[in-house]
Amino acid sequence: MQAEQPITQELKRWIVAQAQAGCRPEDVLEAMKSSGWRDEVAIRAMEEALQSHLQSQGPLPGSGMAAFDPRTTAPSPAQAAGLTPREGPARAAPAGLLAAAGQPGPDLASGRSTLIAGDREVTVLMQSQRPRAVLFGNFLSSGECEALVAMARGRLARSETVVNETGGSEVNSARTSDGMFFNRGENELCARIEKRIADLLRWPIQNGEGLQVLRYLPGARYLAHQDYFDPEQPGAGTILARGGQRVGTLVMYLNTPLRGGATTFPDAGLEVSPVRGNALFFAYDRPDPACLALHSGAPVEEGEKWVATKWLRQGVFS
Ligand SMILES: O=C(O)CCC(=O)C(=O)O
Ligand SMILES: [Fe+2]
Repeated sequence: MQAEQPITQELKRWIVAQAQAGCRPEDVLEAMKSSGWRDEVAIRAMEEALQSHLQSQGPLPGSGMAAFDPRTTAPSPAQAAGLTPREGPARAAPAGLLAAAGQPGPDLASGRSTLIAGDREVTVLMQSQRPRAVLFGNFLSSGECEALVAMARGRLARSETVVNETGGSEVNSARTSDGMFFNRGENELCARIEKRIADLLRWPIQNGEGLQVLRYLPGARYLAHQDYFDPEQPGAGTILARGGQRVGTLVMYLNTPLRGGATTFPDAGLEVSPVRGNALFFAYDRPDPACLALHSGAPVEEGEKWVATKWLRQGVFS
């Protein structure tokens, strides 16, 4: 006899999140099947999820926008039914269930000041609701910070900003750092950190862009900006085709500048000091200034500032 496969709210939320990210229905179906869902159940789940979403929220964006990696994203029947065991109250949810929640973020329900992020215990130093932000301590070891800096140093180039009109990028006086991108999973260290981020923020590795490393020399800064893409701009289609909108950012501080270089949120009066090994997460569930996620890298006054940034996309980034 075949096991029951109940269509849960978790599964429906996951389906809606994939559709919102622009994934094609046939790819979503394939992903569910490879996670163990029977054909007919997967089809019924999609119909039910999208029907009830349409009735309550209106139309979804056009499909076919995002490439889809069907390997591990769909929750399995056991995960969606909540049957997959969790390993302890402070542990993050299993990776397959992540996208189901619709938004990245740590599990702070236990109220503990320490969380297990995969292979590492991190501390929760501060959190804010608007902007949605959490500051973590001990996210990276000193050795990991030094190794990232050493690997990035020889590959730095003047940072560019995205040109919303075209979807390309250009050098801009608003951003005077030097930077580089690692490919996702490019080396063991990147893969380890990416797994840690996915566990901590309960968001699939595949939805993350490659790590970016930035170096600010004295006087360098990054003027106030949003990390999400302006959907009204003509270039938005090109940018959003690679995984949909950005929904969260993790800024990891790789050193402690002697003076200056805070990450500031001017609309919220919030200022985060860069301290080596700490990581600042902030999220924006829609591309709207009302999320108060406008932020800047204040000028470095003395010494250098090094950060690694991970941007999280709504869907699979490829
Ligand atoms: O350097 C910082 O503090 C912020 C970096 C940042 O905003 C970004 O990389 O998008
Ligand atoms: Fe930013």
